[in-house]
Amino acid sequence: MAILIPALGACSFDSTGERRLAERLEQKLDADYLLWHNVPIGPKQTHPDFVLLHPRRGLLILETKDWKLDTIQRATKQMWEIIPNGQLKVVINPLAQARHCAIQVVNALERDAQLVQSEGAHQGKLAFPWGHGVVFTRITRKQFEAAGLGEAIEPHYVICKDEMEESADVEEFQQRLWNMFPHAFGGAMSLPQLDRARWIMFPQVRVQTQGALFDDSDLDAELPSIMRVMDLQQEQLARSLGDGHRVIHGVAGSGKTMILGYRAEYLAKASTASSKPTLILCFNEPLGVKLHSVMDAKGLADRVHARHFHKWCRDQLQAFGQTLPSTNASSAQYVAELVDRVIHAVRLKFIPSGQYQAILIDEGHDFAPEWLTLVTQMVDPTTNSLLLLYDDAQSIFARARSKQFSFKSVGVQAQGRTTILKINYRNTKQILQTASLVAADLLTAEYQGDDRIPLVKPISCGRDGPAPLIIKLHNLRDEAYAIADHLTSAHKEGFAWGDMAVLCPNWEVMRLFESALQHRHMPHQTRWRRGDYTPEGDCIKVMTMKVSKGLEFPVVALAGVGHMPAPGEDEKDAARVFYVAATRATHRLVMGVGGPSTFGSTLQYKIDPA
Ligand SMILES: Nc1ncnc2c1ncn2[C@@H]1O[C@H](COP(=O)(O)OP(=O)(O)OP(=O)(O)O)[C@@H](O)[C@H]1O
Repeated sequence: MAILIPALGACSFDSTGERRLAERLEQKLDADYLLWHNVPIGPKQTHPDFVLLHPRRGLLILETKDWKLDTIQRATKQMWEIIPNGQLKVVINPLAQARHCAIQVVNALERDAQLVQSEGAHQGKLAFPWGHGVVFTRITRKQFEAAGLGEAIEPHYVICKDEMEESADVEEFQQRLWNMFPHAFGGAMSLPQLDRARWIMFPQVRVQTQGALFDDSDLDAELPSIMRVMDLQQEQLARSLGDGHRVIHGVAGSGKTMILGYRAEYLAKASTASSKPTLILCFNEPLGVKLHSVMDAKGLADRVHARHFHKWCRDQLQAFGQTLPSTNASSAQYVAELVDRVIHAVRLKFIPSGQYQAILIDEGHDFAPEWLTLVTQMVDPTTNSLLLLYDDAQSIFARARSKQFSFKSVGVQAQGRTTILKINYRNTKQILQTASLVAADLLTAEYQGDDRIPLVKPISCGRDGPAPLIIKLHNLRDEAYAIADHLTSAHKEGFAWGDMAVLCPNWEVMRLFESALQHRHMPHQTRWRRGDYTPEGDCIKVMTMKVSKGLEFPVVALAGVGHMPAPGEDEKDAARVFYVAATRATHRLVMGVGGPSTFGSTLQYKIDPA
């Protein structure tokens, strides 16, 4: 069965014939066929009905027409006169329409030296075959021939109604598609070539190389040497997210936030002046700031509101004239009170429910059950569009619930609408292995059903990098200076200060590292409290391990690992925090492991036994 993108249930078809064709293509083609329905493609972002890509067969663009024979009044090689609903219309020959789109795509692909023939008579031409064709979903071959339509379209470029029946022979059906290719040549496309072709054809699935969480899809930019795209599961998921509830369980660095960004942008672009806004919620304040700044940079901040949960609660109370909790309360009391007040005000309808066309929740694992119950009420019931991203291994703020918890109990209809992403793309193989050394016990359970919380073991995408560096000195102060020196070397090698983060288990360690960076005159920003973190600044970000959740940096230093877990701290909880922090590093990880605790000695023993 071919991979259809979006998934069949998420496609919107113009006619029943188009749906039938999608079903046939999906059923009758093998699993190595990629098939897109009605997605924007190429430099002009045209929407052909179907695009097929096969590693040996090549690229095929298909137009479908659901005209009956008597709809067509006159057909020439250039123009067709049709009467679709009583009104005469002149349209371009459908084969020319498909060809036009195919040529635009081929021209774009031929800009890439890795996709063209490097020598011979066809040097510079596409290295794999391409073709185009038309499917008449309501005209039989007999009718086509009897009406002389072959004068306007060469018959082998056409599939007719009777040739795409469910009973059609698989071989014959495939042969008809292959007949649409004028030439068959070349070897199989390699996987990197397939990815490059997808990168060029579909800017929406590009993965940003560094920095921002989401891609900016500049259509005219120079072609980069490395082209990273969503994998097929991510792309199919991202393009298939429709209305209703959806849960994605994904390991650290599996692209959950990237898919959320794709969805938010899609919704914002599809919205009209009268549409309700989309809301992105997360738990962690720095991630909220980062998500907001990405939406702002894309000019979408008025249509997509990105907030951390407690800020959103505060905004709601203020927007609807409710009183805020007293600032004399402790910070824990204050935030608990904030949430209670919003829940109460929604119950009494002082704050309206259904305010958003869609709600996308990052870090759902850190949302308390009553928060999820609250949030599900804030989605417009006509769309009921809720996306919940979840990774139980990173659940560091709301542990108490996991045993009894089910999505149903908080109003999230996840059954049959759950996807699992297992591949970690963020970290090098070496970094992921290191993170998993300490967190191994957290990552062993397997998926247990639709409505239960699975623990998913990450699979590395296989990217190689240097082994994490272990620094073990007599005291934390010396480790702080050694780590500062290491960051200075990384800077000399070309990493920007803004590419680096120092993540600490607590404020005491943070203070020590801050003073080491101050002494060394290294630009840095320490995140003590809300509002201190600004993603854009070109300086080393110093913060606790907990608040780094959801962020990523090319170079990460983990400070004070030799003091984790702290005396009296639950080892599993500390392991989760370590796992979250270690998986923030995209390229380099350095850890200070001196100290009496088990994590430091485990890491030292396993990574550097000498
Ligand atoms: N298919 C892919 N190919 C290459 N890189 C990818 C791919 N998918 C995601 N990435 C990259 O992996 C990194 C992690 O993605 P993202 O932040 O969306 O993951 P996440 O699941 O939200 O992680 P976490 O839960 O750990 O915060 C990002 O840098 C993203 O660009």
